[in-house]
Amino acid sequence: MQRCDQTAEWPLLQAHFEAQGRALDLRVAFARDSQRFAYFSQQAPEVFADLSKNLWTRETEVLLQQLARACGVTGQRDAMLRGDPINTTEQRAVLHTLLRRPVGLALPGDRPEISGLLAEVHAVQTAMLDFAEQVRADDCITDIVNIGIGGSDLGPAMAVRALEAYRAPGKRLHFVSNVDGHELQTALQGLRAESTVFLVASKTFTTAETMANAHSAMAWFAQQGGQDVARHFIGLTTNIEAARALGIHTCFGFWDWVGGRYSIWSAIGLALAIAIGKARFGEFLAGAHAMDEHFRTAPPQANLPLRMGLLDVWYRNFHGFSSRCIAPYHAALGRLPAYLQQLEMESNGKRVDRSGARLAVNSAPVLWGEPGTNGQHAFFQMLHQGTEVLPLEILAVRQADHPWPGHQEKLLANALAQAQALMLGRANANRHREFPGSRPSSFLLLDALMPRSLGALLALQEHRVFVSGSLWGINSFDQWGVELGKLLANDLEQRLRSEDVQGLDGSTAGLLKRLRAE
Ligand SMILES: O=P(O)(O)OC[C@H]1O[C@H](O)[C@H](O)[C@@H](O)[C@@H]1O
Repeated sequence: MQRCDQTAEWPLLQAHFEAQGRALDLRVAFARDSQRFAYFSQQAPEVFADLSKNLWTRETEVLLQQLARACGVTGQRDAMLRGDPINTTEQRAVLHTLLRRPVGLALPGDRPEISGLLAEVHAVQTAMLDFAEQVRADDCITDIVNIGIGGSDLGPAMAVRALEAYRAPGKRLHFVSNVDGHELQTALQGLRAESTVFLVASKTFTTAETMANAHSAMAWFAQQGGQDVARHFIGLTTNIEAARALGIHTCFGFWDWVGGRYSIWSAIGLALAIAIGKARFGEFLAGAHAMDEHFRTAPPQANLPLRMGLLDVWYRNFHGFSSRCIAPYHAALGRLPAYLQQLEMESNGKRVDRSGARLAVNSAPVLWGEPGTNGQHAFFQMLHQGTEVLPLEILAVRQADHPWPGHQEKLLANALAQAQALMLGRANANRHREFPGSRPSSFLLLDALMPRSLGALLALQEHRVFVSGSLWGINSFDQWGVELGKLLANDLEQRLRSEDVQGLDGSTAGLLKRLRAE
């Protein structure tokens, strides 16, 4: 296991970048290699990917694959899949893939505890999915409010919206994440206690925002004359004791080896299970498992998560691209950029390696984006003509789920056109109207937006993040960077209630006084 920048392959890549990478022109690359599309595109489970409009050549990929071998990426992958404690700063295994493993399936090299854990996973999953079916069949329940933040919100909120076409009629799903009371207020408007179920989703059951919202929701429930807290409040957590202490007795558990941003596959997915039902949730898991198997078994040159992770490192460390723009060309994927933001930036937004040594190269880029075509009319200007080159990742869906004639062709034509315009550019004597071209994009295509394809797409994204994290030699599964702010907020909350600004820095003291002013 070697850090990418400490391998013998790294300087080879640097030399290759200087010789051919920096000045690579996509138009010339296509002209030189008639098989470029075939070489750089592939069908993985549920996801077709065209990586050919990226600033690399076959030789680049060969060198990157050598780099992956030198860093032991497949060995690191296998260590994760078999349950080694690869989250070394928290001494935990990283087993979100177990949550989508079919019952009884053993993989070569599994640690001895895996079969028992898999049985536990399926026991909880069955109970949770049966519960979801119960809620779906209960006509008295019309509204489900998921209270959670970060991984306990972004996954279910994104997926419920993505799979809106499959949502049970008569059930409305609401998501309350922010401690800002406006959000709770908006969600509760028009709801009735007797027809509402609250899912209190928190891995730790200590997250301040979620606890504050859960307490307020309980107070609202009591004010509205709600009777049966046990029936109306459900805990989704690894800390069942804390949920009980709050008076929540129906709980679905999960395990410390499921990171928050990887938890949509666990009990945290209950809102999605209620929305789409047991069978569809099973398809969602099956899609992810198919991608896991692809990642585990496909040869490196045809292993999509590996190829995408390698491209990510090539872009970040050689081309120096500091961000990636995500453009889903499907309105239902509107929350996907936010979901991917947490996945990549919380996983790989680190500046030290596993041993605590400072990284010598940059790690995670900024991820951001909006659905196409909206982004085109807002910030795509910069992608086409700005001073910085930013790779674009287009996610398109071939089939539409709506009856409106002509819209899908227009939408897909726009997705294609953007990638084409970025690559081809356009000469013009007037500099304002000139498009430089040779700007990179990837094109991921689903046949239809369904539970199975969404599952596969998300697992693909998880694994590509794993690959770049492995190359950088960082622990992609902790998130210590969120701790300090939490601690200081606790202190400042007390100070906001008092006059005490002693010991504070000048700016915080000044702002605090202003915030306290009547
Ligand atoms: O699920 P919880 O324990 O409430 O945590 C919710 C979120 O908050 C934390 O601060 C982490 O940054 C996230 O990774 C996590 O998903």
